[in-house]
Amino acid sequence: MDLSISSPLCGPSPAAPAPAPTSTLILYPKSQIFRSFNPRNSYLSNPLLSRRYFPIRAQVSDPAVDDGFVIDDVPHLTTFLPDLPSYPNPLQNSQAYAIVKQTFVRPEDVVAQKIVVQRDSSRGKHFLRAGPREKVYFTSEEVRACIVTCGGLCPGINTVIREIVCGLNYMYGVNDILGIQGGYRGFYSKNTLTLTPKVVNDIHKRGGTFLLTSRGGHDTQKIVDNIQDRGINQVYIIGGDGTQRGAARIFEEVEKRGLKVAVAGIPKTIDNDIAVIDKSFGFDTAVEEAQRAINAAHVEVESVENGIGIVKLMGRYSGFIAMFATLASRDVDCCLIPESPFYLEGKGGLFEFIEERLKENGHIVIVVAEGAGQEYLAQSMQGIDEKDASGNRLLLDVGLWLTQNIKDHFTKERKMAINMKYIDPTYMIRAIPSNASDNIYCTLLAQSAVHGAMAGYTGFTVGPVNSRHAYIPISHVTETQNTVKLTDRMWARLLASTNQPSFLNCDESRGGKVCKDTIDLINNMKITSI
Ligand SMILES: Nc1ncnc2c1ncn2[C@@H]1O[C@H](COP(=O)(O)OP(=O)(O)O)[C@@H](O)[C@H]1O
Ligand SMILES: O=P(O)(O)OC[C@H]1O[C@](O)(COP(=O)(O)O)[C@@H](O)[C@@H]1O
Ligand SMILES: [Mg+2]
Repeated sequence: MDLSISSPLCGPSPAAPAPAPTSTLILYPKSQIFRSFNPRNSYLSNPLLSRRYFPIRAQVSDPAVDDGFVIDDVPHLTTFLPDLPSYPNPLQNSQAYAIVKQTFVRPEDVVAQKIVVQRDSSRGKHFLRAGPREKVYFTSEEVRACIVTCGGLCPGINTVIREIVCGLNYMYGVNDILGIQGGYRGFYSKNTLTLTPKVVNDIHKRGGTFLLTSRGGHDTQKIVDNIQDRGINQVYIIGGDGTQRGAARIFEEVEKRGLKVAVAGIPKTIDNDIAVIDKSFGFDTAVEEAQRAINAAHVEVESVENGIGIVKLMGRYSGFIAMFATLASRDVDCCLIPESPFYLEGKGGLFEFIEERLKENGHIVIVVAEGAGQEYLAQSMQGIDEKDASGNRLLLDVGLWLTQNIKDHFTKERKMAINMKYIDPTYMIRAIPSNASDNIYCTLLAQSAVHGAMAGYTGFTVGPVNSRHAYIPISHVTETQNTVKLTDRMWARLLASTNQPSFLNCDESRGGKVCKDTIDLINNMKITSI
């Protein structure tokens, strides 16, 4: 007799999703796997290793060894400059590394993209493990490096700048490092700054970017002309998804011209929207800072009758800050993010939920990501389609819109007196210095980038994958955007913690279209996610 009872979490479940395809490699087209594959890096010359480390799906006919092991290799300068000389890594004489068990990362060390596996699952995609290599492709005297920061601010940018400068100087004896001012356009429109450990010594204690930043102004030809004219041979580019796309263009042009220039991207984004990596630097600091705004909203609304607090947080297309700030706080009743469309009126809508909470607790706190409900807003506000200098769509103010709609609903329709408190801490959460753990994270990113460039890798981005730092081809991180997956457990944890509506219960008269879009979105995710 089966005595098992089903978990209350199961509930009446929707139709089971179609089983995921058994071969995950379908998602990794061969062209992508081979695009940057470089035999020199991948030990093809060693017959014992070659079967294992070559993208074997295409190469090995024996199905017994076809375990789906794939390396997403990053480009190397020797891919287009095969005769480049290499040198012993000066770190081998470094006092700091004197008693380290394994100073240099073994070339066969890779980081698995998929960490939760099944006994019979394909081994999947792997990235090169970041860290110092035995051989470098630059002498200390030869290096002329530059650093540029682009896009919006984020806590920790100055720490990354500082640690690139100090890493290059202390670990590799590099003395020639230039700061490009004001983003990409600074390459061709501004004088450079000379960066030394002394110049950058204190900058990690400040928010913002010591080098200034900008949006727009990416002109690949002019930038690479300038790199060439100034004799720069290592380019460190700190920025978000737009910046990384720009870095990919620079790398392609450098490769086309056959220049000995290593291009390294360091992913920066407050929105945590960069794919592949675990988390972007400064994100934790921003979530922590957001707590202050949420606390203030909670204190305010708790102290009045029918208090409604709204806190608007950053998050253009990805609601990670709002989601994590909500989960961390426990004072938030409802979190609205761009990935999960919501509606106001009727059963299962926001107004109904607010009224319930006011009856129950006398107050409510709502956290809304700036990109939430944009489609809905555009419908009712005759949305204007403006873009910033980088081509990012300018968002309509969901916070003000929400505030006004809630006020109108309760005072005019429901004839209820409410106390509305709207807090918009937008720039405050990103214009601060990074916290201690982000500082450490920034240091690792900077040092990994330096080791990678010195080792001759190029066209790569650094970042943690399952907590291990890896080199990822730039093109790989720009292909998709990291967004909150409504079908993942994290969003379920949030719903379980706030007990807010999921906004899936809809009909045509109550924003049914928005709701249908969500269901389509979720169904789509179920099919594509593994
Ligand atoms: N597709 C692209 N190709 C080349 N450069 C780009 C591209 N998208 C954005 N950029 C450049 O990258 C820089 C930063 O982009 P932006 O979207 O503002 O910030 P972020 O990098 O933080 O996402 C800008 O100078 C912009 O011109
Ligand atoms: O007003 P700005 O400086 O253009 O920045 C606003 C945008 O920058 C961000 O903070 C981060 O965006 P990026 O990572 O693309 O720079 C977004 O959350 C926000 O919409
Ligand atoms: Mg961006």
